Amino acid sequence: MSYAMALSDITLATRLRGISLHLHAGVCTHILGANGAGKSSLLLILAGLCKADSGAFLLDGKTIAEFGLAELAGFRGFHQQQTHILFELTARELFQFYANRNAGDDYLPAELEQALEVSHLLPRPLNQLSGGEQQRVNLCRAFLQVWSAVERGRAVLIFDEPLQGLDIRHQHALLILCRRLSAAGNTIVLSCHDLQLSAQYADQVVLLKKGKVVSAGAPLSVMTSAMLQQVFDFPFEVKKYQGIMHISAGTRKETT
Ligand SMILES: Nc1ncnc2c1ncn2[C@@H]1O[C@H](COP(=O)(O)OP(=O)(O)OP(=O)(O)O)[C@@H](O)[C@H]1O
Repeated sequence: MSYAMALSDITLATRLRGISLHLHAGVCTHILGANGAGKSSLLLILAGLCKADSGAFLLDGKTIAEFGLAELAGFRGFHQQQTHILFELTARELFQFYANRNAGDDYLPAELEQALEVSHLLPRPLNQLSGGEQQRVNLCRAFLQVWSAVERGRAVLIFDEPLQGLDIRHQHALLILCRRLSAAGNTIVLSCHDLQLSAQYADQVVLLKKGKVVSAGAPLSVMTSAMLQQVFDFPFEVKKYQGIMHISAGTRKETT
């Protein structure tokens, strides 16, 4: 089982205000909220890449400073929003920095290839890939960095808007992969703007508004129409049948 994360009264300038959360090991958590709500800021704190002004962040009861650099690099993967690679590298050259040295040439774990479909992109220069292809390569890089920990169910994976630019098939494939890996013990936290997909695939959602947690818990209990309206200042209709949630946003006037 991977690492549990505990935030206690975290404040970061005007970006995060009094955030207290417990993210259990082996759970896939989706962070939801409007633009500027503080999702990326919270993920930076969870990745240990940004220090809070006050409050405490503990990974399995330890502060980030108590882990060694190599130890962290071995189990903590981070995917940043809108990563642009400035060097003229091919996907194969990028992966050479991260892939398992004991594996053969062009080794890509089957689960990663199944979800992200990057093997045909290996010889291509990254700056010639489409936005969605670049996103898939970057996500693959984040997984590869910690893949041996992922296989042991000991990784912490933090993804800022991983669905950005992905087509619908790859969106579902990635979220299915995240669910499978968290069920195997890995701790996964990601931000998302697609409420329907989060309702379908998150174990837990955290609703943020103006730097504060408004609600957190299982999608079925937290993602009510009233709660979503409060968080996004927008009308929602949430229907549930046979345990499946259907979320529609806005109001639609039928025209004849
Ligand atoms: N480095 C920074 N310094 C100061 N303020 C920042 C910084 N980065 C972001 N902010 C501000 O902090 C608030 C939260 O930003 P953040 O990027 O965490 O939001 P977000 O929920 O991820 O938004 P989005 O959905 O648009 O990506 C915003 O008001 C933003 O303008």
